[in-house]
Amino acid sequence: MSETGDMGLVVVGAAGRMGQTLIRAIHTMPGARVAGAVERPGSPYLGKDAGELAGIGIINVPISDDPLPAFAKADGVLDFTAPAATVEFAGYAAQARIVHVIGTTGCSADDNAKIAAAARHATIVKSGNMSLGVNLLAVLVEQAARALDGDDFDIEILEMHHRHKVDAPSGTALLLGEAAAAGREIPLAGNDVRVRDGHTGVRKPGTIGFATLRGGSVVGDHSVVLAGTGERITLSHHAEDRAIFARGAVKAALWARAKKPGLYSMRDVLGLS
Ligand SMILES: NC(=O)C1=CN([C@@H]2O[C@H](COP(=O)(O)OP(=O)(O)OC[C@H]3O[C@@H](n4cnc5c(N)ncnc54)[C@H](OP(=O)(O)O)[C@@H]3O)[C@@H](O)[C@H]2O)C=CC1
Ligand SMILES: O=C(O)C1=N[C@H](C(=O)O)C[C@H](O)C1
Repeated sequence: MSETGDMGLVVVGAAGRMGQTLIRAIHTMPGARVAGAVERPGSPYLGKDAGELAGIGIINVPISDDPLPAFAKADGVLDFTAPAATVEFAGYAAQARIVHVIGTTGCSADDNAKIAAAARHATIVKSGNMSLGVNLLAVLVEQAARALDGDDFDIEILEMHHRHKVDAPSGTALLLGEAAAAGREIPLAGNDVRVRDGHTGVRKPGTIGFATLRGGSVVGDHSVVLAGTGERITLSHHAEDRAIFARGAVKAALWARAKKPGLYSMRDVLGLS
């Protein structure tokens, strides 16, 4: 627990693209402080100061490969790592009964079931995108999908990310697909078309299509196209800086501190549910 009243946050994956952005965000946002920084055993960053690595100068938080003592003296964890690591961290957050903010994407149904089980004791906020803009976009997509009939308007979701991204479709594309499916009052599973190749036949009415682009340093671009006969609506979001995700994650942690254990979304945090 914090001695200052500020929420003590452990950043796991502290040397990663998001990890370093999170360290900088915590440093500038009131009400939170960096309580720990974790990387995997064998990481070349172990022992280095998390603040110095993130470019804000020494903050006296060395990067460790041992999450348990770090979690034991913290109020929350910010986790943008990888699915297997996130499942493990959710178990530790449940043991410590603290907040766990999960931005990691590419989790399987089995991973999500384990995270949901951990949420019996941890207060978990999980979202494929922590930005205000994308979560507002999801609300607009749901409204548009509800207003425009599935027989008249086809929904296609297009995303582009940097060359280092390992999962597809992006967590955000799936979040937007879920919003479109909710608007249409259908499940996304079974109505999604994730890949097209070769002789696909004509488009099946009511399906939700995905297209993935990878290249360069693109932070994250998403467009939802509602294509009718003779007209087309495109709803888009362009992330220009990872700071939007990091600020959203810190905001989620501060919000979750006062909440009971459970599994929450960024829409809950932002009051958009
Ligand atoms: N929800 C949202 O708003 C956003 C979500 N993301 C998601 O966040 C995740 C991370 O993205 P990004 O920062 O670009 O990726 P990076 O690869 O740059 O960072 C991930 C970091 O986590 C570390 N890590 C992996 N496994 C462990 C472990 N077991 N213990 C400790 N550290 C570990 C990695 O170490 P190593 O390199 O040694 O494997 C790496 O330093 C992705 O799933 C991405 O899609 C990204 C941006 C926004
Ligand atoms: O890997 C990334 O970089 C991002 N991942 C998230 C996703 O999968 O949607 C969020 C953001 O678009 C950046």
